[in-house]
Amino acid sequence: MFRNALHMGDGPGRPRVLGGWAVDGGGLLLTITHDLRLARALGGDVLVMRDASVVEAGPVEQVLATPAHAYTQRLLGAEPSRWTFGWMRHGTPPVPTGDPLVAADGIAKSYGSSELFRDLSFRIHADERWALTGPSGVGKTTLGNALLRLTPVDAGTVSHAPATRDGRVQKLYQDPGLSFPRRVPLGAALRDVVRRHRVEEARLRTLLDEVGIPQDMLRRRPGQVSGGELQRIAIVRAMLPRPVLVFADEATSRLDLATQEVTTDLLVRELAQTGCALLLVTHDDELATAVADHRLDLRAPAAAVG
Ligand SMILES: Nc1ncnc2c1ncn2[C@@H]1O[C@H](COP(=O)(O)OP(=O)(O)OP(=O)(O)O)[C@@H](O)[C@H]1O
Repeated sequence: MFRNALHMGDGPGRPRVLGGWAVDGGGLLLTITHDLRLARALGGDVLVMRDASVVEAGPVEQVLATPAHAYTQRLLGAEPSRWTFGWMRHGTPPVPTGDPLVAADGIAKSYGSSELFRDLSFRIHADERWALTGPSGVGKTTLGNALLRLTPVDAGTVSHAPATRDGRVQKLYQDPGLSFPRRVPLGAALRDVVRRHRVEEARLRTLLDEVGIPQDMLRRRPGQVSGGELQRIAIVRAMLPRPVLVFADEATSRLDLATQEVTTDLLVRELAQTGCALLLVTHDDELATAVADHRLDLRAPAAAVG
């Protein structure tokens, strides 16, 4: 865990949005975050924590520029801008082949008087990786759900190829705990998917090995494993039916940077093996750049497709 304690008044130009109200009266702002860029922007003092202990503390500029502890160095090395995975394409997307898996034509969505997007058209093909980016509340999840046909659109059409049928479009949630039954052991939840999709048992064992989850952990319930472990188990569950498209809705945003790096690597490696397409919702431009071939940025007044 990463904690940032700071006095907002201790230097010119500090971002004031987050805690200006707290410090204008001489107060203290304590921020708990995984986001090193936020910590840098806020300044002040930083405490780096692991296993309920502070492993390193000091002025944020010093600690994050010249970290002394191996764990702080590991966190800094895990920022997406520093990743060097074999599956990274560095802006060279695959040439689309075949019909699109998802085709959106002129889609629009509003809630009340709030228009989220309008006249959006694009295609998602096999093996492509799309990032939906933009600030909180701009409509990323709504657009992703519209593309999965979980949310109806007000205008336009969303078409799915036959290859997407029979559970071959899977969604990963920000909070995987919400997508597992609370009282059911994880093994029973996974075996249910194995049965329903007629997946061979060996595939379950292989996937669990690949994501580093020991079989005996599956005796536990969702509340008895860590967030990172549960997200890895959710990835296994999503990959079991051999999906053609995975929608990852902020699926790593609650994980620390090191766990985010491992989890994203696992996910994208699995997808790359089978040519499964990815639709990634994220606030994190660095993550989007590292993972995606195409970006749809909803923060622009007319959403930009790239
Ligand atoms: N069912 C709904 N009814 C009314 N308004 C909704 C509904 N679902 C979402 N909204 C609103 O639509 C806007 C977009 O929500 P959405 O969850 O798509 O944004 P987001 O970009 O994914 O946000 P975040 O990054 O915070 O998860 C928000 O203002 C939200 O309050």
